[in-house]
Amino acid sequence: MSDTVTIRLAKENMKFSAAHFTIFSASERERLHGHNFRVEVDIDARMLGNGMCFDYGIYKDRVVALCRELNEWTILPTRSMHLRIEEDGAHVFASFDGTRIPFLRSDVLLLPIENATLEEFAAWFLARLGEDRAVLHEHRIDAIEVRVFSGPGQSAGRRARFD
Ligand SMILES: Nc1nc2c(c(=O)[nH]1)N=C([C@H](O)[C@H](O)COP(=O)(O)OP(=O)(O)OP(=O)(O)O)CN2
Repeated sequence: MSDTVTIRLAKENMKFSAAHFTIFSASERERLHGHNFRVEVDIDARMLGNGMCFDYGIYKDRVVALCRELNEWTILPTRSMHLRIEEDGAHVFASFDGTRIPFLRSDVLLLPIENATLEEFAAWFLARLGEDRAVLHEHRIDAIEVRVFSGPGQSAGRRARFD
């Protein structure tokens, strides 16, 4: 029998509510709207004896904490090729296709992603979960896949292997 296992974490509290708009091109975007996003994480790891792999409780807490970081914000991408972000005191201005869109700085979360999409949110979670390679090695974790849902039946997943 293989000595690897996939732990799936898809707890009810792995969720965040946020506003966003997807940018499709230099001239097409959605209006600002929101979702109750959900997050699921699959972690491939090696069995450590004693009939178990690493204690997945560590990652339950970590995923919920990351969800809290994104909760109740308007999320703007700072790496978009079509959106220019300017911070000006109490405001953030997002310039798109000749229009300067104002936001309150206190309502905005600027994320280092290319677009406020499911696939980029999934990549953000994956980067945060995979940032400490020593911990991944300690827990004998070989791969992580993060799937972000904007609603039932609609999600994007990103996967990384850690050799
Ligand atoms: N590749 C991607 N394409 C699209 C994304 C995305 O993240 N990646 N996102 C959107 C929209 O933001 C999103 O689909 C808007 O939600 P919408 O589906 O319109 O509304 P609901 O979630 O309520 O779903 P319904 O089908 O309307 O019930 C588009 N493309």
